[in-house]
Amino acid sequence: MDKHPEISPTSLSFSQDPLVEQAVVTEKIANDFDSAMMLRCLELAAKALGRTSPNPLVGAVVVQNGEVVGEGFHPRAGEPHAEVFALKAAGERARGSTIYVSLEPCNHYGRTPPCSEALINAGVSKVVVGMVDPNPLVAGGGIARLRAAGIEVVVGVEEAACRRLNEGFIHRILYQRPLGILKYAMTLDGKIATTSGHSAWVTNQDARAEVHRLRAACDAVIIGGNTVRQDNPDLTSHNCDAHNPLRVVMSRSLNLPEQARLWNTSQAPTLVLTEVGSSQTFQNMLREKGVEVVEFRSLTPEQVMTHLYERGFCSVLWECGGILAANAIAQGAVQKIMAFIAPKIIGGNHAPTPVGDLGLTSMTQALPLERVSWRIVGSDCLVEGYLPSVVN
Ligand SMILES: Nc1c(N[C@@H]2O[C@H](COP(=O)(O)O)[C@@H](O)[C@H]2O)[nH]c(=O)[nH]c1=O
Ligand SMILES: [Zn+2]
Repeated sequence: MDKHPEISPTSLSFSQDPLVEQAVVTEKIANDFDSAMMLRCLELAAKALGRTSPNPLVGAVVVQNGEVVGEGFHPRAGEPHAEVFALKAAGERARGSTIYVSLEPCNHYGRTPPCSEALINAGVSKVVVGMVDPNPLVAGGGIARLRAAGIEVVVGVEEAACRRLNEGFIHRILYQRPLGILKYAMTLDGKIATTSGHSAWVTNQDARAEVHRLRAACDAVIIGGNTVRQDNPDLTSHNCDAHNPLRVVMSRSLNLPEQARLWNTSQAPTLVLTEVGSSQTFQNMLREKGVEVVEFRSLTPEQVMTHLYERGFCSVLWECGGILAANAIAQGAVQKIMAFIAPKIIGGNHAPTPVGDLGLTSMTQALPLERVSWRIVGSDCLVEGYLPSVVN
């Protein structure tokens, strides 16, 4: 494996996270080598993108005398944790090594035994942790257990990047709901389609590829009946190696086409959420095609997020039209906005916009986004931000 030169400490970084403070962090010296190893952990973790929920994405790297001797990542819930794979790959060379892990090693018996014990038994000398595990079953306990065993522990290396990769998991743990991401594509004059409803394509190919990657990272994609009727989308990640999210359609009436791309479940599963009293004949037709149908007494974005939480989901992508998007925002089902803006003008007083009526009457009531960033994707611009009061 690659030989990495040891580099002396060059930077100090201190976490803002109260959990990190609680976790008896006494010293935190990160250097370029530590950063490089942690970024490698994240690269490994991302190999399981979209497949680990309700568990986090975690990567681990074992380094002995500046040389990587073992790597691992958590492939899916129920399987061993990243540390276990990395220790196994390192074998006897784990003794006296430094292990880098993007998330604090666990200290509890869950579906698998505690990684803290596995690290102690393997004779590891030092553990470099990306972020404290917000899971109350761990929350600093893994770090404390390792320190009690005389192992040096450094916490918070590339912490922001570690948190970003697991923002869905963190949100799920803190709020008992999946992170809701509202993604839309609009023209520079704020339209998502022409007045006649034509929307293919607002954005360029690069932006569409970005959306496919985003789907691969999410557990579910939600649309309403209108989007099925108008766009007939297939909502997959368009990459046979990548994960496909569960495709969710919210439709009270089940006034949906008999033929739709989403009813073909050979590539990805589809879930139709409806209300008690909708057509049993249509429900049976969907079930025969392999589509799962669940009836709610009252079908709302909030109920849907509760249902998806109970299914173990961490991240849910809202790819719906403006009316459902406004409902989802109003009911707290959206925390993050991803707006692709194409530099073109379509006009039209009645051309649809990304978010319908929120009932706001004054500019002072506008929902301000926090932690806003933007980047160019092909010829479009992607603006991202979070609705207030989301910790992540
Ligand atoms: N290191 C690490 C995790 N660490 C912690 O363990 C919890 C899941 O435990 P279990 O039910 O035993 O799989 C998870 O919520 C997280 O808090 N989990 C993971 O799935 N993978 C890993 O690599
Ligand atoms: Zn573990």
